[in-house]
Amino acid sequence: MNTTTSLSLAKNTTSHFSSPWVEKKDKTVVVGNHNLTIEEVVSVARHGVQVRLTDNHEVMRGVLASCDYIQNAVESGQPIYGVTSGFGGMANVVISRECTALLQNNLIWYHKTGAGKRLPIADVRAAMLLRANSHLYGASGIRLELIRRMETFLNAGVTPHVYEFGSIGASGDLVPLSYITGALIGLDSSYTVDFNGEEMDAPTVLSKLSLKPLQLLPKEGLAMMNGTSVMTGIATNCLYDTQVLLALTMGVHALAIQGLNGSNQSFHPFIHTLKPHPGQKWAATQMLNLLAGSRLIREELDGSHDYRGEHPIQDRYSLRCLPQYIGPIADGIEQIKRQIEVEINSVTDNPLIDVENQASYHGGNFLGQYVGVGMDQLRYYIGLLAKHLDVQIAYLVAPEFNNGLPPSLVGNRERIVNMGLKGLQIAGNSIMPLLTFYGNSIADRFPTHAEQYNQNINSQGFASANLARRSVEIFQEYIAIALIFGVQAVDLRTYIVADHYDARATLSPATRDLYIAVRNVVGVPPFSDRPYIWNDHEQPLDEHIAQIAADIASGGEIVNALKALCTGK
Ligand SMILES: N[C@@H](Cc1ccc(C(F)(F)F)cc1)C(=O)O
Repeated sequence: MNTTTSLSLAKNTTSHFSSPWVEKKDKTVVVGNHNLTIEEVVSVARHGVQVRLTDNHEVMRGVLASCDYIQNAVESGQPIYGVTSGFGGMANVVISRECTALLQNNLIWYHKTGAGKRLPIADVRAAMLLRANSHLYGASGIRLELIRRMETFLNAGVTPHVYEFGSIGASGDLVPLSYITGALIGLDSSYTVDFNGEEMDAPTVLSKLSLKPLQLLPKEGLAMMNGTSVMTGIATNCLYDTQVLLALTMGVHALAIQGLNGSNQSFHPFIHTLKPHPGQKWAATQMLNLLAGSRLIREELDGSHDYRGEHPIQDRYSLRCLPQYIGPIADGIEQIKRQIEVEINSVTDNPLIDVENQASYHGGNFLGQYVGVGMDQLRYYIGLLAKHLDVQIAYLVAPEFNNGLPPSLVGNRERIVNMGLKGLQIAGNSIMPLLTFYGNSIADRFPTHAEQYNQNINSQGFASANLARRSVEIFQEYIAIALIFGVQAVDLRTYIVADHYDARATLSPATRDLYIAVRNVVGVPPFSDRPYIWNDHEQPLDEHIAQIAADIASGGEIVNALKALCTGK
């Protein structure tokens, strides 16, 4: 797929951004055809969409054949890592045939070392889905019965408790996956789960599902635990959210540009075909679409420009260079998306079984470096987006620069004590540095001595993904603040242009929906005789921030306003 097309938010195009909006009533997601998408994972993880293992006979045959391979290897006493050998730095230990099953059970037990808070249910659900998908490649030597348990857990709403600390992302997520495995097989009542909101121990939940505790066979513990599925599950949810947040960021900028009476000239295609980075072109096209039909901007696509009194003849960089600034971020997020999609559809354990050639190979697909680096980059991009929004907010509140808006976007200037959005800007200023701080990398921190120098290079992918989740949550709060600025600014600009405060009459059609959605979510409909915020004491802004952030996090009205925009519906 051409990146420009895939990134385009332009109407009547197949948009990259038409996909981040998951249909909550999607039909069943089929696992095992090696083509899971980010949207499918999110729909299962967050919206309870049912899953079904593929009935493709080739796939089923592969799974069975890989189990046969392991059984034969054990019977003939072949030396295979983690099957007839000990683990990790102790892989020199020879395991007798009689101990091969015990080896697997024991593996689960000594990884019961998770710490900290429990992971969100959606992340663990994503992890189970990805683990099942990985096993259906038939290279892992794990029974269908065990893979089916993940399908059963997902469809019944059973989610093992998994903890936020424990994985260095080297052997993938050994510790987090051991909790999923312990619950699936009902190893002990100290493995606990969430069963549709109820806390329960694993053996009890198995009996409720009419399942018996399972004894692991050779390789099965390793096949379950040796992989990137938990970090990739978290990363998938984060990537999805960031795509939505990128689209929302563009929406906020479009409000800010209208509030500032900015020009649309800097988004002229002529400029961007002369520097045709896909992300840059996408951002410029997107901004043209978002601004088309607005009565609040300077319509200068014909190349006109005039001196405007004390104001510069062209806009400041945060407006004029928007495509050049956001372009690499959009391209970068798209690149991470592609990598996560590959990781989702990968076999991430070791050793891998080549059924066709009756061989097995020792390798390292469990190393989560794509996720570690990808999530480092995702957080970095979020920080850059936040920095740009912070600049735009500063531009909006400063009467020296804002082309005639009141200082701090005060509504009623006759009430002399009104100070407008000062407190809100300060709140935003307290959040933005956190986001750039979260943009620091963790993949480059290195306990090189890990696990007897065996896992002496590691990705920190799990930590990186957990940080990304936090970064996404914080950015949702920040965008909520930025949206309040955007809405107030366009109301005040409308008064200058049209002598009333109802921006529905002046905004571009594309941003009108976003504007209305925000007003609905905070419960303050547009009025012609006053802007969103008139007197300081008339609205609790903290509640508004919380309402907008919650709507964004749950993919509500505000996110849907952009969906309509992006799909041209
Ligand atoms: N990823 C490793 C598997 C592994 C590595 C280490 C350990 C333990 F228990 F020693 F920590 C378990 C499993 C490998 O396949 O090479």
